[in-house]
Amino acid sequence: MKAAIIGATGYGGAELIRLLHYHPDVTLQSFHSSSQEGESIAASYPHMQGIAEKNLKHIDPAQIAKEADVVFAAAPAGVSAELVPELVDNGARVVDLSGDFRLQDTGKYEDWYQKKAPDKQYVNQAVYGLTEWLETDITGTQLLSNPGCYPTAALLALAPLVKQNRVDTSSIIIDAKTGVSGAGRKAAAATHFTETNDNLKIYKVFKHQHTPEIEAMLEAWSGKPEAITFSTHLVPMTRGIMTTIYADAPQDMTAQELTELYQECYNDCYFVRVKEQGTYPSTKDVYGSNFCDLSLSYDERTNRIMIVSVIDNLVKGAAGQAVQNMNRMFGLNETAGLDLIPVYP
Ligand SMILES: NC(=O)C1=CN([C@@H]2O[C@H](COP(=O)(O)OP(=O)(O)OC[C@H]3O[C@@H](n4cnc5c(N)ncnc54)[C@H](OP(=O)(O)O)[C@@H]3O)[C@@H](O)[C@H]2O)C=CC1
Ligand SMILES: CC(=O)N[C@@H](CCC(=O)OP(=O)(O)O)C(=O)O
Repeated sequence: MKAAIIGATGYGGAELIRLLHYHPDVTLQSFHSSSQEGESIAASYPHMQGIAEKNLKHIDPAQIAKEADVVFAAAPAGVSAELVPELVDNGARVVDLSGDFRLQDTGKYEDWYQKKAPDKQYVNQAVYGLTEWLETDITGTQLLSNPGCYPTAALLALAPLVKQNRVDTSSIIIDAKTGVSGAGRKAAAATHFTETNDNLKIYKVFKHQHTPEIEAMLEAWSGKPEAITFSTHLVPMTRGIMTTIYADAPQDMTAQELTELYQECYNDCYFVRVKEQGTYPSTKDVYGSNFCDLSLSYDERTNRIMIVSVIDNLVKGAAGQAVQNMNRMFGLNETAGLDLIPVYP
């Protein structure tokens, strides 16, 4: 199967190259760039020299659709909105990593992303791909919208409780932290070394564009609209997301009971690992891998549940989940190309 990558020079694109290089059923067909056409990918990423070296090509959606069986779009929000419809119209099967097709409510997209929404026809066509909780068979899907990094960590942590009505959804607080690669490769003052090193920053307070994405899924699962409290912090590390989630329990429970509920729910999900009660995940446990590690606690004094989840933002939060979704779309083994032991230390 031949794969093309648009936005190959970005961090998400580079991670797709790394994962697909090891995929038993995929050949890397072409890498595309809007700014470095004709240059080798190794000029941007010397670590790929002699392994996955290819010259970057122009972005011609019709040509890409003709040559590749699957196209990964790893371009910024707003750019995908323009490119993806042309790919789809030319018959390509697309996995889009941006936020452009995640929100069925295009008014909310425009409010939170401060960009013009893509054509509604394509938004309607897109399937939201939180892989473990897909409600449809995606073997025939043409346009797959890959979830955001924070929503992946938060929703995998909340799904079992919300779906089984075991939590007061109006009380949910998601306290999230990310490594700096979450902001992509482009230079910006906020992610400059001197701004992030030896520092911890809260950002996009009550304005984070992933808020409506998380709320939409919680509403779909619980049947009622609910506003969450969601805070995001930048941590001086390269990869990783940790979400610490607090919510009120409608009735008394125990941490052991919660842990067993999650172990049962995720029993068949290779990439979600529920930790033994009393043990907690850290971002290094999943570094460079497609795993999401979770732990459950219950505070009897406050009647509050605490869930901790960790992912690698570039893998389960982006390229890894995109490959996992591709595997499902093409009827391949779900773990193909992704069965990687996390990099440690
Ligand atoms: N980083 C992360 O942890 C996550 C990222 N995402 C999403 O994945 C996508 C890629 O993110 P990431 O790789 O981090 O970002 P980067 O900024 O690292 O890379 C984005 C790439 O998009 C390309 N690009 C920029 N403008 C255009 C354009 N007008 N037309 C075509 N291509 C363009 C650029 O390549 P070139 O100049 O060569 O064309 C650039 O390398 C984004 O939508 C992001 O929101 C989602 C989840 C997590
Ligand atoms: C550190 C940092 O800036 N992280 C980004 C992650 C979001 C992202 O990658 O974009 P999508 O909206 O396409 O998912 C942020 O918080 O906006």
